[in-house]
Amino acid sequence: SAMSKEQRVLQYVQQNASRGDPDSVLAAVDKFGWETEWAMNLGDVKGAILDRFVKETAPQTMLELGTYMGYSAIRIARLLPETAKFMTVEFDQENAAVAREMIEFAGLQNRIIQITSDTADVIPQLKTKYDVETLDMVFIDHWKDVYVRDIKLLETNKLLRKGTVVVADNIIKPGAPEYAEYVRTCGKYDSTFHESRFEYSNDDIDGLEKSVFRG
Ligand SMILES: O=c1[nH]cnc2c(O)cc(-c3ccc(F)cc3)c(-c3ccc(F)cc3)c12
Ligand SMILES: [Mg+2]
Repeated sequence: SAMSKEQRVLQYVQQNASRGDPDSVLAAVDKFGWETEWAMNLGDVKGAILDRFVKETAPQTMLELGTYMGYSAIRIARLLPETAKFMTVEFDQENAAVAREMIEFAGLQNRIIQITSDTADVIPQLKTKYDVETLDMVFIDHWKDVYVRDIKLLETNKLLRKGTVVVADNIIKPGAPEYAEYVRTCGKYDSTFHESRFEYSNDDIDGLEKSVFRG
């Protein structure tokens, strides 16, 4: 059967990037996104903002909700020390399979714990099954309608501590208004909006919300 868009991106990476070189993998995905086929990767413009947050936070324990094809997982893992524990969760089996190959091509499979499951099932298991105490940083980029559900699950499962940094994509496009409202008004976070551009677009606005848990 014909290749999916995600498989076409993976093939482009395998044929145009250098194995074991994460930056060349990111550059190939971004080139494909700008020049050939749009895809919902975080992308280079918002990616640079996330890079800054990851460098500033230097997390030892990191969680990503929404792996998709692995672009932001590679983006994050390339900045983490070998000793860091980084889990990424993807619900869609086909996307997870593409991500696994993309992450392997980048040579980061030893730095990323890839979980294929519903985040609502994984979050309550992080302490017991994945030996997590608390999270230093979280990146939310899966489905806007469950952002609030999942950040509340992180709270009730005692996975956040004073200073945990929670970053969320797509605050403007497609928008996560209930999430933005929650983190900005619930009193548990110091939250800031970082305006940027939608992935692989010169015109559309989007942005990341950065919310620091007050503990
Ligand atoms: O779902 C997403 N998860 C994680 N990141 C996303 C992203 O960065 C962008 C989009 C997006 C796609 C097309 C568009 F016109 C506007 C926004 C989506 C998304 C939203 C609703 C959809 F129905 C399907 C995709 C996601
Ligand atoms: Mg996104």
